[in-house]
Amino acid sequence: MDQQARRGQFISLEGIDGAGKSSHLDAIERLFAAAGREVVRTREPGGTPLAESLRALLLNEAMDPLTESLLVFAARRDHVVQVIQPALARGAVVLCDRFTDATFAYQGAGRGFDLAVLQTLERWVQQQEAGAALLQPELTLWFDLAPEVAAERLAGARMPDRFEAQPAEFFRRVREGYARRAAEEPGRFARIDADTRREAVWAQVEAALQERGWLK
Ligand SMILES: Nc1ncnc2c1ncn2[C@@H]1O[C@H](COP(=O)(O)OP(=O)(O)O)[C@@H](O)[C@H]1O
Ligand SMILES: Cc1cn([C@H]2C[C@H](O)[C@@H](COP(=O)(O)OP(=O)(O)O)O2)c(=O)[nH]c1=O
Repeated sequence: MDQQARRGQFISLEGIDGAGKSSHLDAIERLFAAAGREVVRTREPGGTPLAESLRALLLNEAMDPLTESLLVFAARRDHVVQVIQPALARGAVVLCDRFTDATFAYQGAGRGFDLAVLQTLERWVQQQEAGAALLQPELTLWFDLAPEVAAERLAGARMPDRFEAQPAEFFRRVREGYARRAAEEPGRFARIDADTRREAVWAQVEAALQERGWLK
């Protein structure tokens, strides 16, 4: 098997809270499993015991935007080193519920935190060796939905955490943050129109995966 065929695939799912991304993780995992692939399903913040501890703090404790950004990237560093890089090296599919685009969308666009600082942290955390490209997902499925619709879907569905309790205006900025990241890297992002019934959302997700030729 050549190097190219041995390399794993790194796929992230993104979108504002309530956009519907988690609803499709099982089906994506099944598709790859049916194609004979090892799937490592994980999430951010989280994915390791250390990062899951940081997640609990991030979702529940008040803190300033720099602290929030540092904790998000500290969790990410542990996750990258302990889980993501080893899985990709052995050829697995890494299916990650959120990655760094969420930081640019939530801490950057949502909180208004300095994007240059986030870019520096991104480089520290995701650069595998000097001069090498940053570790990024090969495909980011961006579930795009208006904040009002997402809020309606979440109402009554679960107890809001510190992010989900934010007003619609916050999520409008987060959505714009995702749109900017997608415009910067159109080849990496697949925009999924999430404002439709589940089956139609799934059809778009499946098409984005088929297009990459990973399910043969
Ligand atoms: N296409 C859809 N139409 C209507 N409701 C949906 C759809 N997809 C998901 N939901 C519901 O919306 C809520 C949020 O979905 P979820 O997948 O948890 O979102 P996310 O992981 O993006 O926060 C859940 O109650 C889910 O059952
Ligand atoms: C990865 C990441 C998540 N978040 C936020 C977005 C979400 O509101 C929250 C947790 O994400 P998520 O796992 O989607 O929440 P849930 O399990 O409730 O659907 O963390 C950031 O603010 N910055 C980040 O870098």
